[in-house]
Amino acid sequence: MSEPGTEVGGVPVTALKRHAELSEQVEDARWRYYVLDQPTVSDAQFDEWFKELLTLEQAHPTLQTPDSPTQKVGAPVSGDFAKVQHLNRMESLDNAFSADDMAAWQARAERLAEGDPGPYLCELKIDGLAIALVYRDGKLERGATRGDGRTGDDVTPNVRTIKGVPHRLKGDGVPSLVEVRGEVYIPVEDFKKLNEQLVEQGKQPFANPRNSAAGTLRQKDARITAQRPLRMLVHGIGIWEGSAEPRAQSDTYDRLREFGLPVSDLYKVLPGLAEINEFIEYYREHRHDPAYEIDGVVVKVDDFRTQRELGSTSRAPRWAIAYKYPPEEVNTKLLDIQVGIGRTGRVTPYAVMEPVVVSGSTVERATLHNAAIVVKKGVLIGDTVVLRKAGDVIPEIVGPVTALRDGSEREFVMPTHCPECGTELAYEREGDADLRCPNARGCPAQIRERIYFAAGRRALDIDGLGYVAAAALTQPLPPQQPVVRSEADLFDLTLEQLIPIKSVVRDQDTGLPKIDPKTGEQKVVTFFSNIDGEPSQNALKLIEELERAKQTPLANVLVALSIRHVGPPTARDLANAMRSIDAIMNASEEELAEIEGIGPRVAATIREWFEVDWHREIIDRWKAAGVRMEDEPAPEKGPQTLEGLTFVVTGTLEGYTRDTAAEALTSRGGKVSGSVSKKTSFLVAGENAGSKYDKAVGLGVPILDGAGFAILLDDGPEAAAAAAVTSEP
Ligand SMILES: NC(=O)c1ccc[n+]([C@@H]2O[C@H](COP(=O)([O-])OP(=O)(O)OC[C@H]3O[C@@H](n4cnc5c(N)ncnc54)[C@H](O)[C@@H]3O)[C@@H](O)[C@H]2O)c1
Ligand SMILES: [Zn+2]
Repeated sequence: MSEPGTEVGGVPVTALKRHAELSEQVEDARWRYYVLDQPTVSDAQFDEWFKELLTLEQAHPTLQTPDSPTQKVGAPVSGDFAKVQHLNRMESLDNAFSADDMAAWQARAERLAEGDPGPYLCELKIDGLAIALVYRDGKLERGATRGDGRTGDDVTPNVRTIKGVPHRLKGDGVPSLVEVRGEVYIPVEDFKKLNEQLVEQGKQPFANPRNSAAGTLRQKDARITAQRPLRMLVHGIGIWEGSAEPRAQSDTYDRLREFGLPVSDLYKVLPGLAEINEFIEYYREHRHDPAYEIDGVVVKVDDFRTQRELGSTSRAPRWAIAYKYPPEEVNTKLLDIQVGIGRTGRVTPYAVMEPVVVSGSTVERATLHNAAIVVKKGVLIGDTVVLRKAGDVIPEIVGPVTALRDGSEREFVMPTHCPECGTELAYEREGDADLRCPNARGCPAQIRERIYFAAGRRALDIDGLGYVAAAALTQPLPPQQPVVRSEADLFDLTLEQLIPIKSVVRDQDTGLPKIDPKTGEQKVVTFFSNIDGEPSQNALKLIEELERAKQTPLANVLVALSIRHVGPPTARDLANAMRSIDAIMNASEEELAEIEGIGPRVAATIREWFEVDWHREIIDRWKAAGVRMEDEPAPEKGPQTLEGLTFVVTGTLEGYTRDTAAEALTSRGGKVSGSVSKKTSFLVAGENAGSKYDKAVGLGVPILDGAGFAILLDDGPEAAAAAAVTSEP
């Protein structure tokens, strides 16, 4: 029992209060979303409020009055456009968020229909806005938004500008009156371009594609609408008169497509729950395949008679359900924009945000790439921004929520000097998008990144040298001096040097110091010693691993040097051909360019790298410290008896597979090709040789059987030629 005075009509006052508060928030959000086209909260937030309202009303059914937001669709129209009475009420959709929700929906439909209501039409839930088009005698008469479901905005002049919406229906059986419903949207790529254009023109960008479509469709000047990339896809009908009516949802789509209306190809008619769930899971994985944004899947009972039997609640049909995927967009505050310096000196601005959870992980940083992109996105420091994280894709700021600006926001200014070393920033080449810090040798941030990279798995593979250690070695807290001022110092490190180091922890993606959310301060660590000032496991491990790393193969050492264009594959080619760092240092540019996989451009950058004094110092110091900078000599090659000859192998050769036969040829200097041509020196043909044999005969290419192949390998091409079959064409 509750205390007296804590209940009104059997409902606890706290529940009443919460219900009133949520109702107001939902109504306000709807008004901003549907009428102003400027939502200030994310869909995720809205859905949460709405779900809480539904839960409250389930617990206390008296709260569910006709004017509760749960009983209404959309928002009343604004008065900016002429009003339109819909020929038939436009509804919303109930939501499902799990397989259980889907099963419950299906079970209820089955109970109400007194039997299996399937099959079901499954399609994508396009994140746009609903439209109703009326065609009378095949002519487009008007287009209207959903509004509150009964009355919508008349946006006919705008609808006429949408690409793909026919002004006149074609084909047989066009009804005398039909109301076609669908979704208006802007494809994702077009949305991005549109936002860039708006910012360029000094106008405010849209927060997301749905918003841009809504704002564009409800433009008062249809000439502006006409210039924007609106599209439409059909998803239902409101009324159909004067010709044979379709009998099912899928039937309707076939007919509307014939009339020339835009119908999606991405729907399926499926027999039951198992297949529906498969469809839902498929598009969870392929959510971004379509050109437009989707926020879920809509499942509809296909048969119209069953749809009518099931009917509707006050706001949504019982014969359909929207399965919603987890939100990929949330709103958060852009606290600052800071720049990070990368391994090659590249300057990257990063958004520093209030931490928020999106797509299952907490995000507080997002790259803004370069100064031009910051401008293009139109975000100001202090803005509430839309942050998007799609699955494993890196988080991205979509745009600002301009409706929430209060004038305190400020523009980001790209620094002119490196925040880490003070050197003036510059473009390497004219027309580059990225500014760089040119101080490759002395910039502590660049050294930190190179050291961290050099310790990576594909380079020196030093387990004890992760990001925290790299920062500690290169950027200790002042007044401590770095123990690693260049890669050259790396292998001379001693335990005594490591122990006293204090440093801040940095974020690996951005290189910026991490902030402790509790204190608001940078996090300081002594990574290489414990409380008693003795070397920590980290320190012991690092020294041990450095010793081991002295035996690293040459290719990995080359990767560790951060020579531009010399990644692991190129380093392997270089090491295979040259075998030692000295050979590479002494090779001319021409000699390097001749190595397979290198080429002139890479040869030039390698040469340039070795011309630099402090680069050569790295080599000298590493050598002196005992780093083995050469590989074993290549295995002795046998005599190259087949040099300059090209072979094709076909059919089955006794004692060989196709691969070992090819290996036998290449190890003697021969080349193996897949097809016979006039340039083929010999065709090696085993049992069951096919068309290649015929082709060789046609071209007069000498053919060796198993015995001839043995002669070739043992005695060389001249002896084999004598044993070959050659048929003149
Ligand atoms: N951010 C905000 O402030 C805010 C405010 C209000 C609403 N919203 C968003 O809108 C949703 C509620 O809006 P709603 O009432 O329009 O419901 P809804 O978007 O959940 O579902 C109904 C709508 O889906 C659309 N739709 C897309 N593809 C469809 C298809 N294949 N078949 C049928 N319909 C399809 C139709 O336009 C239909 O009207 C919320 O869940 C939220 O995501 C956000
Ligand atoms: Zn710098």
